[in-house]
Order: sequence, then structure tokens, then C-alpha cells
Amino acid sequence: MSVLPPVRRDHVIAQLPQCYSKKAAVQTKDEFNFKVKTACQEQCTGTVGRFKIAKVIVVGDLAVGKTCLINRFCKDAFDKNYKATIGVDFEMERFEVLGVPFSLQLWDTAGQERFKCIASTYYRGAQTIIIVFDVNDVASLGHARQWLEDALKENDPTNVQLFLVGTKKDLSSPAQYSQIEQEAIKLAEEIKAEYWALSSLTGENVRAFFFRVAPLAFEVNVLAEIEKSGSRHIGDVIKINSNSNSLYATTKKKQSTCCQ
Ligand SMILES: Nc1nc2c(ncn2[C@@H]2O[C@H](COP(=O)(O)OP(=O)(O)OP(=O)(O)O)[C@@H](O)[C@H]2O)c(=O)[nH]1
Ligand SMILES: [Mg+2]
Repeated sequence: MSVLPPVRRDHVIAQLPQCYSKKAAVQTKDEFNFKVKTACQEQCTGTVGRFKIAKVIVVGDLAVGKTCLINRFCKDAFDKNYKATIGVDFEMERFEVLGVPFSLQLWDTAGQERFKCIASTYYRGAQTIIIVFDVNDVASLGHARQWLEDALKENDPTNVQLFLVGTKKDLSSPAQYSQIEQEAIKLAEEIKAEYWALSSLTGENVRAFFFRVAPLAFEVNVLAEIEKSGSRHIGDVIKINSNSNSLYATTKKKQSTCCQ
């Protein structure tokens, strides 16, 4: 019997949602990867859809709005009073992507220096790193690299998806915002992160952001499963040419026989 709650109808994703800015996006294509779509249609997504959960860590300076961001998305709530996160907290969000259940475990970490060492022990195993800064506080953007460096100490840099997220957009004027946006996009390009700006107070872009994070994490996980199942196939035929001194091998892959 499944102990997981059912996927909410409004958490169903059938199309790949758009990025915020094409200048700083993890990818700009409009559609899911073809192999991923096929695997989902054939219900050959391995552990994805069963017990696979993607770990997402949210890091950034104190009071930039990490907790509010998660609470806006997971609870549709906003607290104007600041309560520092002590260590870490986490929320689970369930989605259905291309007909396959998929969960994100969102780890809300402390930005305060004195709680950082507790929080950093939870960084390991992250598939997605969300670096948060306040669009009204250029110093918090400046610290993004350090947050990334710390998070990557515990993770394989080649295996994580990065997002750079500017919060509190409601507090900035268009002129102020466009100035910091330029810097943020530049940094996002350099660190190969996807850039988003949003407001947890108004809710602007919050849902769109997490609806981008989930399917991108899903794609990576399904592709990894496809690769794993591919390497398990016993389809490689080795031919030995007895007329020559050389041995050569040809690979002849069997038709897809996944989920075996
Ligand atoms: N106007 C506005 N205020 C925000 C927004 N997001 C967060 N805040 C406020 O900013 C303050 C800090 O928000 P938190 O979410 O607690 O910050 P945090 O990053 O989790 O802080 P730590 O847990 O100490 O790392 C609170 O007073 C929030 O109400 C936003 O989008 N707009
Ligand atoms: Mg917090």
C-alpha cells in the first residue's frame, strides 16, 4: 500500500514549462526530451515513479526569503515577520510529470552564519541547488558564488542543476530591478544556472518557478534511468575473426526491453 499522498490535480505537468529568461536558462527547448517522453509512454522509467525522490536544497543569505518562497509554494502562505530558520526544514511536493509520479524534497536551509554548519550537513545528495538572493540587496547577489561553492563541496558539480533566484521583486522599482537583473543574468550565465525573479508576497512567478524545477529534475532522473537500463542490456555480440590476428567487437543492441 502506498503511504504517499495522491498527486494534486494542479500538480500535473504534461508540457515542459518555459524558462524565465532565455539568456540564462538550463535549457531553452520547448519540449521534453524525446527519449524521456517515450520512456514515460512505455512506463519504463525505472525507480522514477516508484520511490525516487529528488532532493532540492535552497541556500542563500539570511532573510533573503528562502522560507517564504517554500511556504508560498507548498502552503500558499506568507508571513511578513522574519523568523530565522534554525538549521534546516523540509517540505515534500508531489507532481505528476508525463503521467509519472515524481516528488521533490525541498530543503530550506538557514542563512544565518551561526546555523550554517548545521545546515551544510544536509547539502549532500542534492540534485538541484537553488541559490536565493534579494533583488533589493546587491550584497546578497554577491554572496551567491560562495553559497554555490559551499553547496558543491558536498555534491558532484556535473550532476546538479542550478537555479539563481531573486526574491522580493514586489519591493523593487522597474529601474532598480532591471539594473540588478543584468548582474544576476551575467552571474547565472557564468555559473550555468537558470535565472528567475519572483515575489513570495504577491506570489508572482513562484508556481511557475517550481513547475520548471520539477520537470527539469524529472528529465535528468529519467535519462539516468534510461542510461542505467541501457547498460544492463545483454545485447552486445562479440565476433571473433579467426582468419586474422585481430579481435574485433561489434555491438548489436537488442530492441528495448526495459523494466526487466
Ligand atoms: N516584500 C517581501 N518580503 C518578503 C518576500 N519574501 C520574504 N520576505 C520577507 O523577508 C523576511 C525574511 O524572509 P525569510 O523567508 O524568513 O528569509 P530566509 O531566507 O528564510 O532567512 P533565514 O531562515 O534566516 O536564512 C521576512 O520578513 C519575510 O516576510 C517577498 O517576496 N516580498
Ligand atoms: Mg528561513
